[in-house]
Amino acid sequence: MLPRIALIACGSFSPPTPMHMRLFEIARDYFEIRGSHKVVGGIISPTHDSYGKKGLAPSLDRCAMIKLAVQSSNWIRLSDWEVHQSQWMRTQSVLQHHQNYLNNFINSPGDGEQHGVLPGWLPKNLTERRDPIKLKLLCGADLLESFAVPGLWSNDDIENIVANYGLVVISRCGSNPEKFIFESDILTKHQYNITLITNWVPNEVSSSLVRRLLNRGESVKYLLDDLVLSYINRQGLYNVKSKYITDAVHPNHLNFNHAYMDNNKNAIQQSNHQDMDESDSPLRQQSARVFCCGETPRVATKLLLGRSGPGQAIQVITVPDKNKSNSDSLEQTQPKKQKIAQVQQI
Ligand SMILES: Nc1ncnc2c1ncn2[C@@H]1O[C@H](COP(=O)(O)OP(=O)(O)OP(=O)(O)O)[C@@H](O)[C@H]1O
Ligand SMILES: NC(=O)c1ccc[n+]([C@@H]2O[C@H](COP(=O)(O)O)[C@@H](O)[C@H]2O)c1
Repeated sequence: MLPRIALIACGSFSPPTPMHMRLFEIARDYFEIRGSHKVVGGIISPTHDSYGKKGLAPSLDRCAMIKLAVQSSNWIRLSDWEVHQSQWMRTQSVLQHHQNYLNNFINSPGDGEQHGVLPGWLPKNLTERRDPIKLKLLCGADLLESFAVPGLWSNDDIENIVANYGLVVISRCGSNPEKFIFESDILTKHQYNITLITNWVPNEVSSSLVRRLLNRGESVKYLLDDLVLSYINRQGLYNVKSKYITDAVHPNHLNFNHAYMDNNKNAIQQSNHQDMDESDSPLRQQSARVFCCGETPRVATKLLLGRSGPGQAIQVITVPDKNKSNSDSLEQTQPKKQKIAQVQQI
C-alpha cells in the first residue's frame, strides 16, 4: 500500500494556463512511476483578492476560469476556500485548513456527507482506506525562489510548510532550485521533504505573458484553454482588445459561471478591474541577491505593513535581450528568468 498524498497549488491563476494543470500531471507521473506514493487528488487554491498583485482578476472570475480549465480533468479540482476568507491567507494557513479537513474527513467520514456540505475540492474515494493523506504544496521553481523576497514569507512559515507538509517543485527556465536549496539553511535542513522534479517538456507560458498579449490585442489561442479564453472575452477581463480575438467556443459553455455566480453572489468580494498589463512596468535593474532563509530580512515588517497586499512585492519584468530587435524580444525572453522581486522601500 503506497502512502497517499494530495497536491495543492497556491497562486494567482490570473488567468489559469495549461501549464498550471501540467504541474499536476507531471508531479503525479513522477510519484506514480517511481511507485513511491499514491496521488489521490489535486487542488488549485487561488489567492484572495487582497493579495494585491498587479493583474489579479476578481476572484469570482479566477474561480470560474479555473473551473472551466479543470473541466476535462477527473482529479484536479478548485478550492475556493481561500477566496472566501475575509482577508488574504498565508500559504501555511491554507495548507493547514485543507490538511485538517482531510484528517477529519478520513477519521469521521460520515460527518460531512450527512450534512451534504462536502467541499468541491475534496478528492473522491478517500474513504476506501483509513490511512492518512499528506498534503504537499505543488509549485514551480519560481515560487520556491520567492521565499527569498524580503518580507514576503516568514522563516517560521517556510519551515512549517517544508517540515510539516513538504514541497513538490517543478523546474522552470531561469530557476535553479538545487542551488537555491543549498543556499538556504532551512530548506537544506528539510530537503528530505522537498521533491524536485525536472519538467522535460518545459513551456514558458505564464499568466502575465497571456495578460500582456491580450492587452495588446494579440492572439492567445492555443496558449489558453478555449473555454477560459472565451470566458475572458465575454467578461472583458485583462483589458482584452476583443476585436482581434476569435471567440472559440459557444456561449453556452459559459453557463457554469452563471451557476457559480448564483451560488456565490454573497460570498465573494468583487474587486475593481484594474489596469491588467505589466508591460508598462518601467524597466528595472535586475538585482542579484545572496539569499539564506536563515537570514532575517531587514525590511520584512515594513514591506508587509506598507503595502495593501503582499503580492505587490512581486512583479514580472521582461528584460529585452540587447542583441534582439524589439519585435522578437517577446519570444526570446524567459518570463520566469526575469521574474524578480521588486522590493519597494517605503
Ligand atoms: N510555465 C510554468 N512552469 C512551471 N511552473 C509554473 C509555470 N507557470 C506557472 N507555474 C507555477 O504555477 C503556480 C501558480 O502560479 P501563478 O498563478 O503565479 O502563475 P504564473 O503564470 O507564474 O503567473 P504570473 O505570470 O502572473 O506570475 C506557481 O507555483 C508557479 O510557479
Ligand atoms: N507568506 C506567505 O504565506 C506567502 C507570501 C507570498 C505569497 N504567498 C502565496 O504564494 C502564491 C504566489 O502566487 P504568485 O506567484 O501569483 O504571486 C499565492 O498563493 C500567495 O498567496 C504566500
